[in-house]
This record gives sequence, C-alpha cells and structure tokens, in this order.
Amino acid sequence: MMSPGNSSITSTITSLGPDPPFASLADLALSAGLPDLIYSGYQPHAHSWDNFPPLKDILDAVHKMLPGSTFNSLLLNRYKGGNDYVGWHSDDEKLYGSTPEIASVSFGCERDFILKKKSGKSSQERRSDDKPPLKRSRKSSQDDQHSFMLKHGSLLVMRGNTQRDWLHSVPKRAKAETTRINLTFRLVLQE
Ligand SMILES: O=C(O)CCC(=O)C(=O)O
Ligand SMILES: [Fe+2]
Repeated sequence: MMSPGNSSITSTITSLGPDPPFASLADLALSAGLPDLIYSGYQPHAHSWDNFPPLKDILDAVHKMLPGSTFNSLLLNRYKGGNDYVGWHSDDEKLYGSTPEIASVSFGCERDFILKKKSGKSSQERRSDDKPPLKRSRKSSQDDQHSFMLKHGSLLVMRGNTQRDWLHSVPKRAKAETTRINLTFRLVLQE
C-alpha cells in the first residue's frame, strides 16, 4: 500500500456548476456500518482508522479541503495496471443515505473516470419544454456523459443526486501501465 503524504494534496477546487453531475474536480486533489457493505460482489474487511495513521492524515486533509463535509469511512481500490477497472455502478447503498457525498482521492497512474446519466434521466427527457413526453427524443446528448482524467493527487467530489441519477466507471486502459490507488471517503449514517 502506498502511504502518500499530505503534501501531495493542493487546494484548488473547480466547480462544475449547479447542474448534475454535482461533481467538482480539484487539481490537487473504515467504520461503523461497513459490515453491511457488499462491494463488487465481496465484503471488504473493515479496519480501524487507528491502525492506518497515513490514511487518517489524508482523511483530515480532505476534511480541511471540504469544510462542512463529514466522512467516517473509506474504500481503497488498487488498480495494478490498465486491465484493472471498475464497471458501471452507482454508490447508492442505503447505508450512505439518499444523497451520498463521496470524496475520491487518486494516487499513481492517471486514469479516466466516466460519469454516464442513468437511462430515463437524460437531459433531453428532463427538460421541461412543452412537447408531450412520447415525442421527446430518446437520444442521449453530450450532457449525458462526462469524462475526467483523475491525476495523481486529484480530488473528485460527488454529491447531491449524483448517485441517484448517474453511473460511473473507471474503464480498462491499455496504456495505463502502472499502479493507481483510489481512496473514496464516504459517510456511513448511523442507524
Ligand atoms: O477508482 C475510482 O476512481 C472510482 C472507484 C469507485 O467508483 C468506487 O470505489 O466506488
Ligand atoms: Fe463508485
């Protein structure tokens, strides 16, 4: 496991604006409830924050970057190379509540992160013009997909209705030869 220091996290967040994906990308950049989580078909082992001081330091840095946000849990993904990927999904498990906020910090090899609007949520179908619903085009528009290059030390934030309305993935990339570590900080709501 890499143990990156806080120094690799800088502090400019570029907001994408008020409309979904409600994601912001910064050029910078373990818990209760986890036993309930099934992730990519397996149940991750829950560790205590106390056993991973470097990860706790990164959590503290993320809290400083996003004042007002609270995270108490972390999923760590390691992509050993371009063949490792995460397929289309949304992180809409009940334990994160109805509008999960997820802060995603990346280290190592840069990879594409793609957001795709869920079917039935396309920007054309959502538009409140006066055409009857059946006459609206079902074609997806450019607004229905967004791609971000997640660089070493970047922070991507998903919030609002992103998980309800969008899927995301990190596709295979033949040219990605080195390891990437992704940390997603989340808030698991206590019952
Ligand atoms: O690796 C990433 O950037 C995304 C990982 C992800 O979507 C997840 O852990 O739920
Ligand atoms: Fe995800």
